[in-house]
Amino acid sequence: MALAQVSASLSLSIHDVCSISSSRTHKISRLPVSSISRSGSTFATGSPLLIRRTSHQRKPACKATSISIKCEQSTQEGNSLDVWLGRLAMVGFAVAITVEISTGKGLLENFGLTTPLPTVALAVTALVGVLTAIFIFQSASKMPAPVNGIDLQRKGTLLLSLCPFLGYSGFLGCELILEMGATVSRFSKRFGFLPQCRLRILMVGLDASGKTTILYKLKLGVLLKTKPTIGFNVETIEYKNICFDIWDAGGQSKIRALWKHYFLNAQGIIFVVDSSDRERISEARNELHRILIDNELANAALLLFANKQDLSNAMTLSEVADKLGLHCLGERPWYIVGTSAHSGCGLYEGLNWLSDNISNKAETFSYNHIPHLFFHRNHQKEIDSTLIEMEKA
Ligand SMILES: Nc1nc2c(ncn2[C@@H]2O[C@H](COP(=O)(O)OP(=O)(O)OP(=O)(O)O)[C@@H](O)[C@H]2O)c(=O)[nH]1
Ligand SMILES: [Mg+2]
Repeated sequence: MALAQVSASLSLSIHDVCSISSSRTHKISRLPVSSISRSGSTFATGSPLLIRRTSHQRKPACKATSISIKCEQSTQEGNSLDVWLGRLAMVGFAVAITVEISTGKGLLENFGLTTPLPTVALAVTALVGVLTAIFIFQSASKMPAPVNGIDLQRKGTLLLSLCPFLGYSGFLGCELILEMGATVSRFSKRFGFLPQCRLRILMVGLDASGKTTILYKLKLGVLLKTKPTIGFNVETIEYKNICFDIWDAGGQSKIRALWKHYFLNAQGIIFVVDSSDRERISEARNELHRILIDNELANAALLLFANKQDLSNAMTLSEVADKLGLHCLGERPWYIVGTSAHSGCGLYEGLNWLSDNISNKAETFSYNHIPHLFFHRNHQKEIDSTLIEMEKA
């Protein structure tokens, strides 16, 4: 972005402007145009700023009107270094803009240097704009009343000379603002400020297996006293730069028929088993295999939480895996982890596995929580009537 060029040129231009504002005055006489000598201006455009009488000129006969003009830009009297630095600055700007427009890259970028941080660049651009405005106004307010158009010409020269600075600053600013969104987003994602993607996860299992307790342990980090879920709970859990939208469906036998309405777009399934409930482990197995044959879950990764591992009578992981028939699941990716919703043990290990094993993670996969995006319209009636029946019971 040629930012260095901007800063360098700016300091030079400000120096020039400062020197213009300092008040060195010369008394000159009104002379015929032919009798005044011109010297080069710092800038290529505008009128000559120095008007002085040469030594060999004689005073005219008519009475001279004395006017005061600030004039510093002289190759003879002033600092010639200023003049050359000013020219250099102008050429630098011209080169920077030309390179940027023709190549689509800034000067620094062309030399293999990375673009500076957008905030730094924007701050520098803003500083350029503010300083330029201050110097223009200061210069204009200190100017004497125009005489013979000379001061107007000087003002014009000043403004013309500042145009490239203003133009380039604006150009750079706009470019940076446009780029900033994408850059900030990239930086944020890299450093973990923004979630990279959303995953839709369906959590099912028999009633009282601990699904709702798990959900709120993950979400709030505390152990909540729960009631049997009628319908579903949904919460977004942000972990490792990923938003897990976890849908916890009630597990009572009458509600299980409704699970299928939550399958749409689910990228992962968490099946929760009460490891201490030996009596109902085969029922859990049947429910698990029933949902896995559904086409809508064909690509979903399967995570099993062998929950309540804190209880002394809990089955071991391999026992749960055997009794659930996990080894005959074919090619579907699955993982079993022992958990305790009370202590939180094992829960994040499960989320880690999910994030690593969901293949269709879209970087900007987004949707909202409006249920109709996930339910077929005609299913909503079935859900409503079942839940109303359950509430009445
Ligand atoms: N000891 C122990 N108890 C647990 C654990 N997880 C859940 N519980 C208890 O099990 C009971 C049922 O928990 P819920 O989270 O409501 O179960 P659920 O799976 O949501 O039940 P439904 O909503 O009916 O499907 C509660 O009393 C919990 O405190 C655990 O890891 N260890
Ligand atoms: Mg529940």
